[in-house]
Amino acid sequence: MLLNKSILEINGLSKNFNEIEVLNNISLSLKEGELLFLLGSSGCGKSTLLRIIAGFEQINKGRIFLYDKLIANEKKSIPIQQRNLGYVVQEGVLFPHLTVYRNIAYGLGNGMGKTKQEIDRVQEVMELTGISHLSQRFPYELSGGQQQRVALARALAPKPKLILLDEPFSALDEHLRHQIRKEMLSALRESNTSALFVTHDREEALTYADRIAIMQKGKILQIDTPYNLYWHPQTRETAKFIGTVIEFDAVADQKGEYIHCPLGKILIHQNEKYQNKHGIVLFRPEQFSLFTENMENDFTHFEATIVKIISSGLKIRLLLAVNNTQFMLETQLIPTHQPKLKIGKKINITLQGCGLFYSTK
Ligand SMILES: Nc1ncnc2c1ncn2[C@@H]1O[C@H](COP(=O)(O)OP(=O)(O)OP(=O)(O)O)[C@@H](O)[C@H]1O
Repeated sequence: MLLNKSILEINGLSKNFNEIEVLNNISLSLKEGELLFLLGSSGCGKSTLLRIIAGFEQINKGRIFLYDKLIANEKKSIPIQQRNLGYVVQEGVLFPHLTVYRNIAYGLGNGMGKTKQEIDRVQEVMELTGISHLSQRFPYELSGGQQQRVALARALAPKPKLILLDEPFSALDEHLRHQIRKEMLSALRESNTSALFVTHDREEALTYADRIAIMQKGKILQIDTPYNLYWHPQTRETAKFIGTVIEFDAVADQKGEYIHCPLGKILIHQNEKYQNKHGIVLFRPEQFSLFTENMENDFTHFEATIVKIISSGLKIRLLLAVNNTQFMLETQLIPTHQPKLKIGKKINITLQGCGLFYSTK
């Protein structure tokens, strides 16, 4: 995949509705073939940002470039039909009186899909999205999942370089959602189409995105790869938003290299600004291994007492105590651990890797 040419460039975008600012100084860029996910809780402005890029809303400040061309600023906004991008929303919104074939052909030429080139293109996107057998059906004869595939095929047909997807799978049941999501994303990859994908499902974003923009209250907190957001979040807020954390009060040493916390002395990503600072250290659950016997030197080891055991399905949550501090750890239960789980029992725990330290004073 080539990730060099910029398809979409947004600089300093702000948007107000009735004097209330819903987007504040948004800047981002999207490269050719890239899948960028906008992840944020309800009402943070994700759909508004997509609607602005699609051309349904004007902006109050900033500039948007699509394929190197200025398409919107505070004074101008080029019409939707001149933007050459695809837009797929939660519920496909197909034309009810047209067949699947005609729905897909709608954005090509005069919309009838009669030229050889158009026939070939419609067939190509139907194959890509797995709906060739449905071409003569009407939307009311399709399931929700099939309608979403048609919506994607229709968006892809004119070969836009960018597709905007606003929670396109959220109306589907879970099994179908997984399957269609996988197929749709591979169709996008195969056609090297860039996509801006709105979701509030962090697992979805972490699993499928090339990069994720985390949005909160109209602002972008951080844009990065799933790996960097999870393991190197810039703020404590982002760390907690993107995944589960286990946190402790901590004090950094005089070099800003280690912290002291109830689990012991632990390495952090060294930073001079942390020298002797008080703060909070965060760990991810995956860094902990329970019931360890091999004490490898480069890991941190400690002993914790089981205070409470909460089972749910295949997972188990343990409330653990160490040095007068309690914390909750969720883990996958394997058969050899089962007999060792007793309240009051002491267990060996190993901690791998660095802590994420955020100074508070
Ligand atoms: N046309 C409008 N007029 C006034 N306020 C609006 C309008 N459209 C959206 N808003 C407000 O802008 C804010 C952002 O809405 P938006 O739909 O973009 O959020 P979202 O992150 O997509 O949420 P969700 O995940 O629930 O869809 C909300 O407070 C919403 O009420």
